[in-house]
Amino acid sequence: MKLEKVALVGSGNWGSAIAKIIGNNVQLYPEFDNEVKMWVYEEFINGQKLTDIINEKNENVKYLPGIKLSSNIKAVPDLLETVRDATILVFVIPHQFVKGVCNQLKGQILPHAKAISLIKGFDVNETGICPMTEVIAKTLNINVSSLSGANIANEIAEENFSETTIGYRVREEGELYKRLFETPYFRVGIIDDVIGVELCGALKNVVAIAAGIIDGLRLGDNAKAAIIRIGLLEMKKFVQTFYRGIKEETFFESCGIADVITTSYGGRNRRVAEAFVITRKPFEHLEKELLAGQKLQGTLTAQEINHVLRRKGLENEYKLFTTVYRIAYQGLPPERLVKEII
Ligand SMILES: NC(=O)c1ccc[n+]([C@@H]2O[C@H](COP(=O)([O-])OP(=O)(O)OC[C@H]3O[C@@H](n4cnc5c(N)ncnc54)[C@H](O)[C@@H]3O)[C@@H](O)[C@H]2O)c1
Ligand SMILES: O=P(O)(O)OC[C@H](O)CO
Repeated sequence: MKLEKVALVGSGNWGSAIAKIIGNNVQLYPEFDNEVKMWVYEEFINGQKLTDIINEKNENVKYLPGIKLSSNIKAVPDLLETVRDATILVFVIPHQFVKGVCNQLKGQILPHAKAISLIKGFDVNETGICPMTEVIAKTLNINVSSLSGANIANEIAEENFSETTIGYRVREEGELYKRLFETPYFRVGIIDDVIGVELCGALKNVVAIAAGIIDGLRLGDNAKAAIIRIGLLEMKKFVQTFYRGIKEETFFESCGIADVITTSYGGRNRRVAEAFVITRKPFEHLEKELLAGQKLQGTLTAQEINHVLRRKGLENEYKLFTTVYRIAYQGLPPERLVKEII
């Protein structure tokens, strides 16, 4: 039997948590090769290469400290070496880096490789939005599935119970990925809606910024619930406006309502937005100050959404998305959030 060989493109907070799961699961199923290469965007920690530290300690001390990875996870600083012999590419990098990474991978992967994107974000162009699965699929000419859910990486790394959703086009691939990712504490649902799953994951980051603003303003839980409800409606309308064939059920999977809730209470976007209201420091300063190298996705996504809405004359139909953009980029006082969306 030809074995499936997995490569991880990314090793941040979520990338490392998922490496822990994949490292264990490839050893449980005979269809997978036991060695998993993980691409690390190289950096130095106290003069030592992060890749060397990960390989020596089996721990990503910068992005997921205190969590052991199995020794079959091999940190590799060379992107092309990471993917050269892989049949499954797991993309898990902040969305702003995907185009650059894919351009480097062009012509450098196995022709029969396939991919799954765990990324929460999208790109935009003159005509509208470009989901990450489409950027990857078009650049590399391969089939791409998506995985997204109510998944705060640190909680999953601690093996606390959670669920996730895989969006597939080819059912066998959905089932293969379920075996690769599922554990007793990380339950995987699969649905044939690649774009719906991934766009929910991208858009919820903007709702999380609004939720953090509500927290910073100390407006309480009822206000937060209202933001979650309004945000979910805007997410649904946005996805269904820009894409045909998105399933209604997708919004009730982990990638939909559950992710909006978790992100509005426990995520990095929420935390940084709350700090923004309290300190009034710019988001990019707070990202550096509070996230220790991890990346904030919600403000950038608000900007990308606004680019599309403005071009289409739809800003007024998405009041929450538009107001988050104006607060983050145009100096609108956060106190105006509620007034602008009612
Ligand atoms: N952290 C979570 O809880 C979580 C959960 C679910 C989904 N996600 C999503 O997964 C994706 C990856 O998030 P993460 O938490 O693993 O990353 P992260 O926020 O920890 O990001 C930092 C990563 O980006 C890398 N990086 C920095 N500059 C780079 C460059 N120029 N090119 C390539 N890589 C560079 C860093 O080396 C590091 O690995 C994001 O889309 C995020 O929204 C995150
Ligand atoms: O920490 P955040 O805000 O990037 O959110 C993390 C996950 O996406 C929550 O599901």
